[in-house]
Amino acid sequence: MIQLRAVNHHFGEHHVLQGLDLSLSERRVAVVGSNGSGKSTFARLLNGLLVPDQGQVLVEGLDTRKDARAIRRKVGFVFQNPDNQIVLPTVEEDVAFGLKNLRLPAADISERVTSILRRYGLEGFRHHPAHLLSGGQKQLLALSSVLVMEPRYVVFDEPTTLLDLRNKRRLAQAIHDMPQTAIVVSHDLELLRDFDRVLVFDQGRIVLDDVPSVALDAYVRMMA
Ligand SMILES: Nc1ncnc2c1ncn2[C@@H]1O[C@H](COP(=O)(O)OP(=O)(O)OP(=O)(O)O)[C@@H](O)[C@H]1O
Repeated sequence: MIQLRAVNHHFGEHHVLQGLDLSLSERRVAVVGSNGSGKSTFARLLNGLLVPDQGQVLVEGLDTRKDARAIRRKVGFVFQNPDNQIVLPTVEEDVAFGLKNLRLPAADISERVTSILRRYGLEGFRHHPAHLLSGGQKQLLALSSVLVMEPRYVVFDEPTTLLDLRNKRRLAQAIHDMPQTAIVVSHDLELLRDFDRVLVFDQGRIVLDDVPSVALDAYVRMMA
């Protein structure tokens, strides 16, 4: 479970998140809201990329302020633009990077890399330069590099923005199929229809918190 307790955050004079108190335990949590409503800031709090000015963010009882390293291993993060996330020249090297840092035996690394590349249809690209992949393949590579570390939770910040319809569907399927808890910030409401819970942000507060059939429809009306 991820818990936020009395979380406030501001940048300069601007109060970006205000009074957030919530527990996230559902398998699929969606985060929607207008531009600038605080969604990305909220997402970045969940794995300690950002620490709140006030309040606490707890991941299975660990505080992001004190246990940043342990939390990064529990909570993976997939960014909007995979180019910001892909760090090494080939597909195989990129997926293996985090595992090598854990100093796992080479055979174990190779097995885990093979398995994840197969799952996301990238096994034929193992020795391919990562920067030559298509946008959709790059996003699946970024996801593979996160999931190979076996986090319990994965936070996605607008993961389908740069994808065409076919790749959006592939990523939606990948999110649907993955065993981990997913927390997904998105403006793509279709992606979120089968989620368990939707948080609607407005000016740094959660103004709706409900199942998609209620929250997404209310959000669409709110934005009309
Ligand atoms: N590092 C920063 N320094 C100063 N202000 C920031 C910083 N990051 C975000 N902000 C401001 O905080 C507010 C919330 O930004 P955030 O990115 O969380 O919104 P968002 O809901 O994700 O928006 P979008 O849908 O446009 O991505 C915005 O007004 C933004 O300009």
